[in-house]
Amino acid sequence: MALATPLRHHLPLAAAPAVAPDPATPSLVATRGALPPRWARLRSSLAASPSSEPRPTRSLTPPAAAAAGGRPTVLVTEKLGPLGLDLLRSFANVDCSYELTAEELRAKVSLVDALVVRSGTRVTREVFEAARGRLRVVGRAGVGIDNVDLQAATEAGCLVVNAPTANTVAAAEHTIALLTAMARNVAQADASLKAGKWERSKYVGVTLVGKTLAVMGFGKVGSEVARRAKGLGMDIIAHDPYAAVDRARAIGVDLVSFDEAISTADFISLHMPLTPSTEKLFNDETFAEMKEGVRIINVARGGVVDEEALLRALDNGTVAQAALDVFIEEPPPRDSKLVEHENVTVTPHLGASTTEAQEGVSLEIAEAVIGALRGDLAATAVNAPMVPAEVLSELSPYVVLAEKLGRLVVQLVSGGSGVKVVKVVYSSTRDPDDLDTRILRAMVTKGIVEPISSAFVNIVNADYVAKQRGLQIIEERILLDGSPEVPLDSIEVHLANVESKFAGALSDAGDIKVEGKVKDGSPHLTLVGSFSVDVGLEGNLILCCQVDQPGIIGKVGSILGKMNVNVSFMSVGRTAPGKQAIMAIGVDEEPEKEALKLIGETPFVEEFVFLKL
Ligand SMILES: NC(=O)C1=CN([C@@H]2O[C@H](COP(=O)(O)OP(=O)(O)OC[C@H]3O[C@@H](n4cnc5c(N)ncnc54)[C@H](O)[C@@H]3O)[C@@H](O)[C@H]2O)C=CC1
Ligand SMILES: O=C(O)C(=O)COP(=O)(O)O
Repeated sequence: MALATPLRHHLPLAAAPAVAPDPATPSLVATRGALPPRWARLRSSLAASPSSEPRPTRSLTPPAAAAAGGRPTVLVTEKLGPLGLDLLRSFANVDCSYELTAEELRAKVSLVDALVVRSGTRVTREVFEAARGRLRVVGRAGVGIDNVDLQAATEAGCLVVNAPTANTVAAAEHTIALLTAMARNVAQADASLKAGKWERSKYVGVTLVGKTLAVMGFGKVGSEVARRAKGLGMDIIAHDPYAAVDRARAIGVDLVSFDEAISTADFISLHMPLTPSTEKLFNDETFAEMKEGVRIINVARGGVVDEEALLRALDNGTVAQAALDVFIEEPPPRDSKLVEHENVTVTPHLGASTTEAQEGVSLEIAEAVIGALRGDLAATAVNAPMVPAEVLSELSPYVVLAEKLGRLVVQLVSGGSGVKVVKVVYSSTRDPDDLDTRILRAMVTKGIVEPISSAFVNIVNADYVAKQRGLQIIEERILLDGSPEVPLDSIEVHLANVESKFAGALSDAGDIKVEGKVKDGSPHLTLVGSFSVDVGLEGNLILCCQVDQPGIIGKVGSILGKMNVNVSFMSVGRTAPGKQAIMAIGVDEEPEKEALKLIGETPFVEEFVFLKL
């Protein structure tokens, strides 16, 4: 999957692919140059463009920065390539503070809108708590996000984005470097010669040609390692429960079971993420299944290996050699027996550390962070549901409508009746499978929750917030006849089992019910209870319920006029002439109490309510 065009989709509550990009994307050919063309173009445009101010956004933008109308602040806690830093600086104030203690990080994080880290910064729950709601984006300048507490980020409504593609080749090349160096004892022989020795027979190596390499984790890095190792004349097998057989076959790799991979390989290279299910996957039991004298390379994460078990396997000869770039604790303890082991080659987490990869990563993450701060689509978000760019763009006006309906409906609830069940009904000519409503559901939740709490809701945390508050959101579809050109005809929001402060908003079923449509790109309220109205959802709204009588509209209008309140829309809906009617009046300003009192005292006005949209 290609990255979304950078900084393009300016939409609130950017949603993003949670799926990993196609591991096959970075091919040998495509990545041979210094920078992919997209980033090269960006580099030249960066040189030419002056600072760009952040565009205002509705939702994902950090409230603090948006409220101040100023530039957001980005804290960078580990060394980032200069191009990415320049790009960040063109948009935000950038604070580069390296080697912060956990305490220093907690102190700084409440002053920033985004945080950019590599693998050396632990972004824990305490960090999100210390941010006190300001931190909106964490950018991981690299692939592995095991150093970020994703659950805590999600609960805080903080989007986490990574840079999943730019260091793939660097990691694969480093794996090959370790594989060949280990097979020929390069590091040990180098140290020996530098110590004044000439030990030719001690450092006899093993050949790679004809040997079997098991690639454990056939994702982006794993598949690039496989391609390269084939060029060294090795036979490649791979294990990855989620990889497509076709993709493996296309590069001449057999996907096999875990047991087959580890029991038949001469070399085993690890390329899976560290997750609860991969933690210590390589342990006493699995080492015992391996061929005597197997060689292991780990450029993934230290935590996928039980390091003590590896040490035992090295000591008893099951594992002849290991080459490790990553460790459970980084840096490892000074007296680490693994690091000191004669048959172990180590590097200090250098997999991604090439000039080219770091340039690419810095730009990839800067684009993602800026996009996320603007509320744009974040193609590399790891804790938000995926809504493709074109879907977001099409749903954009309905996103606004959904939030306004949520905001409106909750203000119709009378105090004390807790909102528990929300039904959202989408009427559409589209097949339900062609209508992704997750962002709409999130926005209804936002509209309902934000006016009645201090929670900040966005697509990242909407479902979590709803669950926390015991709010059940039920979605229903009404399939309409017609051509499916527009995604939706209307959205209804119903609140069940609540009392309303405005009886006119109750449907026949006794729910509070509002319905809205998008007209000429703008959200309109089209139904309140069982009354049809048509009023633009902007500014503020007065709903009046009256007995249908000549002159009432004029009376209410003149009260507002006298009080200098500008009426933007007015619409009347009635069940039948002379019966109950609802007047919906859009007003720019909030009327003073006196005006509202006078409206309430107007003869035949039975009830009214003032709503902020
Ligand atoms: N040492 C370094 O500097 C670097 C390390 N890495 C690490 O390398 C690893 C791989 O990175 P990418 O290839 O970019 O990620 P990726 O997401 O493209 O690939 C990971 C693959 O592992 C597979 N996988 C998940 N669970 C598995 C299991 N139990 N057994 C076998 N396969 C499993 C997934 O299906 C996926 O195909 C990550 O842990 C990443 O953090 C990546 C870049 C640099
Ligand atoms: O991208 C990854 O997963 C890496 O491990 C690279 O880590 P780094 O950014 O070099 O600290």
